[in-house]
Amino acid sequence: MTSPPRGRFISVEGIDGAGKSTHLAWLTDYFLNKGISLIQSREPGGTGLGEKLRALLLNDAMSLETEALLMFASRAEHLAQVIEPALSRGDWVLCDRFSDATYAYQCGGRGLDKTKFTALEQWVQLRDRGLIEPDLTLIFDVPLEVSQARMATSRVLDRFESEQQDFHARVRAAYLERAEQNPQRIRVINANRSVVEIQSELAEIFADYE
Ligand SMILES: Nc1ncnc2c1ncn2[C@@H]1O[C@H](COP(=O)(O)OP(=O)(O)O)[C@@H](O)[C@H]1O
Ligand SMILES: Cc1cn([C@H]2C[C@H](O)[C@@H](COP(=O)(O)OP(=O)(O)O)O2)c(=O)[nH]c1=O
Repeated sequence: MTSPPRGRFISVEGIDGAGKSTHLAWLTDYFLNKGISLIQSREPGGTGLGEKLRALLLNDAMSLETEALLMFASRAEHLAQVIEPALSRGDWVLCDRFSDATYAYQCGGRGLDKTKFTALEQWVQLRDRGLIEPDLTLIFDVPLEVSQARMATSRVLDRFESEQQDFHARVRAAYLERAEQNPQRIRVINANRSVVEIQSELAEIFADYE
């Protein structure tokens, strides 16, 4: 019996308050309406163990090394239990953050040595055919003052969201740097527009996907 074609792996990123959750909900409906068999998941999290790690990561103080290791521990479990089985079945995976977030937050925001990031990425994501990475990553990008204003009206802030402005500025810069380094995989979406305008760009990007 031949195996089904591998599903597509799409991740969604951005600084806190950029509008990622808003667009994820819309994208999920959009793909399901196209008849695509899709799972939506998130990092840190996405498995029973990963969600426990998420609660620790978002609430408990810890060293930077521990934070990076737990992000990748959650990712290892997520890949093994959810992402790789789904893609092998031919399902698509729409993931709320993946390794680009570790690059942006832990390397960019907190100053984790990039060689340590690369070592963890290789350890957790390397397979016979190369690194498991999203086929496409969307980074929703907004100026800091916009994300801060959106966050102020929408939630109680977690350990990352309550960081200082300069932390978020470094996270944003690291996301943009990562996009420049990976132009074939990462698309930066100007999220400083109306939701409707952004949705119409998303519909254009995914018009040919089936
Ligand atoms: N393009 C936009 N224009 C105006 N408000 C927006 C836009 N995108 C999102 N918002 C609002 O900003 C707030 C934060 O959005 P959210 O999707 O939760 O961001 P994130 O998941 O990136 O932190 C919410 O109140 C949401 O309705
Ligand atoms: C996946 C990942 C997330 N994070 C952070 C970014 C976010 O602030 C937080 C996860 O929250 P987020 O995805 O923004 O969820 P919500 O929309 O519910 O607030 O974890 C990292 O620092 N490194 C990582 O590798």
